[in-house]
Amino acid sequence: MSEMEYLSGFGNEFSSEALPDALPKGQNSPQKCPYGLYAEQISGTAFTCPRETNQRSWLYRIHPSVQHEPFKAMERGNLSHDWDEQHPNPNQLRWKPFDLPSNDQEIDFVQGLATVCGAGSPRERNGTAIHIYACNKSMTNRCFYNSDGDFLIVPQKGKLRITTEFGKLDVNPNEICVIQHGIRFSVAIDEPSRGYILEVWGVHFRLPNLGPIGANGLANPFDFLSPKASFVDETYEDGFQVVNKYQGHLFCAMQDHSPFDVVAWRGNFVPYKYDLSNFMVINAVEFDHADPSIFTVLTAPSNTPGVAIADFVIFPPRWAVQEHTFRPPYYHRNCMSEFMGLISGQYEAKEEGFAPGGASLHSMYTPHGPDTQCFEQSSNGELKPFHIGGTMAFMFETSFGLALTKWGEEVCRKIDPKYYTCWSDLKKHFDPNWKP
Ligand SMILES: O=C(O)Cc1cc(O)ccc1O
Ligand SMILES: [Fe+2]
Repeated sequence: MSEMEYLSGFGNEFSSEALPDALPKGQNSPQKCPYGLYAEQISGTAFTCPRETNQRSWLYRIHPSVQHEPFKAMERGNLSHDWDEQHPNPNQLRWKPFDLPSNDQEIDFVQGLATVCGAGSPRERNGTAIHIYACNKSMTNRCFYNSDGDFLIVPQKGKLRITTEFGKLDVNPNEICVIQHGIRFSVAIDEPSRGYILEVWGVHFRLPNLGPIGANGLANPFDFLSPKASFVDETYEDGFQVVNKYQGHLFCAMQDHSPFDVVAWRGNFVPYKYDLSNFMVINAVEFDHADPSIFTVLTAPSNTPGVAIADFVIFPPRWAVQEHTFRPPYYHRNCMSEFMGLISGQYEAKEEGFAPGGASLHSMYTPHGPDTQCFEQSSNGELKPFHIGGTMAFMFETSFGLALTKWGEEVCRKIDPKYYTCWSDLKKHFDPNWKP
């Protein structure tokens, strides 16, 4: 898909018509809509939210969304928001790459959702969940929507061809997309596919403030791409399934038409994608290691200023140029929880053992930092300008204390019990007679 097929800009008021003049002129709810369409509003925030944060869109569609049979509970597979399944675990955790479905199974994006960890509650609209998806089948005559929160999807393997009510988004590895609560979408794939999902409850992702950086930098608003209206006008004799995640459980309702029957829409509540290679990297250019907040792509703020429900942070290709500096991440204990994944390449603090498609979790105040090999090499290596290339790691950083699910801690069988040994050989270098 060429870029021309998207609308560009973060948080814009967009208008998009798949047929000419399909949007009503000068009002949202005319007595009769153009082309005999139904008008339907989807709100992303409470009606009463201030203008700065208020989000809603108007959809002009062939059938209103309400036209479906009742929802029935369905199996939720490895999806869970039960944070008391396991005993709390403060250890440093690392997962080997999560499995793709085996060839004898057919698993689509929804069936392939598995929750690793999370905290809080969609009922109270406060919290977050981290999921893995792994699928080998496209969703056919089936869509999904999440009543609980927004999905930030990070493909690691395989392109996602996503059809939404607003139009189509192709999302490749090294791109991400956000599909907000309520929005119906369907995922088609070309190969067995895998990735990570950060779900947030009660808030939408925003661009971080830039402070002294100035008016430009980090993720530029113009690089966020939203779909253009396109619609399906079809009847399904065997029915079309609408799958809903509601309070952590799945439900299914049948209807006889496509949910992707929106001929035109306008508003500022709309899914988007972003290519991580467009990130304008800021870093320390003289000495010391800057905190990773300089790499924040999107933030989902809590009600406490400066504290996020969850941040999406990347570790993109960049030059390391600092002098008289230990350049990799410092050893640290963070009041936030850090879940990391690797899209491609290697992560500078852990060249061994942290593989693309795998993950790590360092919970609040759990000590971590560079492995022994990284420490020795970076404490002694020549400090020439060095390009950290061919890599894309990321972090979901949250102010919540995360609970592991049974799937994340046991069923997936990917936890590396030897992870802690990457620090076991750190030598004592202390010399009481050291002179400056
Ligand atoms: O732990 C990690 O690898 C992530 C991280 C990177 C960094 O550069 C500084 C702090 C931090 O938590
Ligand atoms: Fe860290």
